[in-house]
Amino acid sequence: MKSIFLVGFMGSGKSTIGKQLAKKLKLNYLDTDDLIEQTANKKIKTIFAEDGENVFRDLEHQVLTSTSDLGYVISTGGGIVERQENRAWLSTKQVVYLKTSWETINERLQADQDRPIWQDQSRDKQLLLTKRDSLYRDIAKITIETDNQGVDQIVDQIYSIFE
Ligand SMILES: Nc1ncnc2c1ncn2[C@@H]1O[C@H](COP(=O)(O)OP(=O)(O)O)[C@@H](O)[C@H]1O
Ligand SMILES: O=C(O)C1=C[C@@H](OP(=O)(O)O)[C@@H](O)[C@H](O)C1
Ligand SMILES: [Mg+2]
Repeated sequence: MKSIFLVGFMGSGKSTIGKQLAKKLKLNYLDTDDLIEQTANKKIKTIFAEDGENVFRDLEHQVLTSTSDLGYVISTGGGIVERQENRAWLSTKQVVYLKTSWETINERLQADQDRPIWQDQSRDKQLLLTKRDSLYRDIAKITIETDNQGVDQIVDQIYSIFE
């Protein structure tokens, strides 16, 4: 089966859903954030703090374009659409957008300590969601609304499209 790439904002559930979906579809699982941490041998927040966002984005591009188009569920990071090269690359793939409202994202990420962009008080995250929403929609073949839906329900919904 062609690989499924999950995109969406921070807190949309890409990593949580991706893992369970891969299990259910009997596919391999990858998360670009995990691959970046393995490649750099550092946590994401340390890469941002020590090297900056641009270095993180370079690594993100490198690991994304090294993934296989067959046999995987691949969870991406919310900022994967920041680079035009990534959007062009993903637009030829089987991309599922997990669409989530600003209110829901706030609830889910209330206690988050690990997402440097979420923690950055100088950035307008609501505006970022609005901007990225149209980029996710441009590259996605399928959009799934995740508000008011549990993880199992969302996994079942995507599973029923691809089984
Ligand atoms: N459908 C859902 N309903 C409730 N909580 C969810 C749902 N999807 C994800 N979460 C929770 O939201 C947080 C962020 O999920 P995560 O999978 O890390 O998102 P992402 O990888 O898109 O940033 C986690 O605490 C996760 O348990
Ligand atoms: O939105 C972003 O720019 C980011 C999202 C994160 O992934 P999640 O979407 O899995 O939180 C991670 O890649 C990094 O902190 C940057
Ligand atoms: Mg994630």
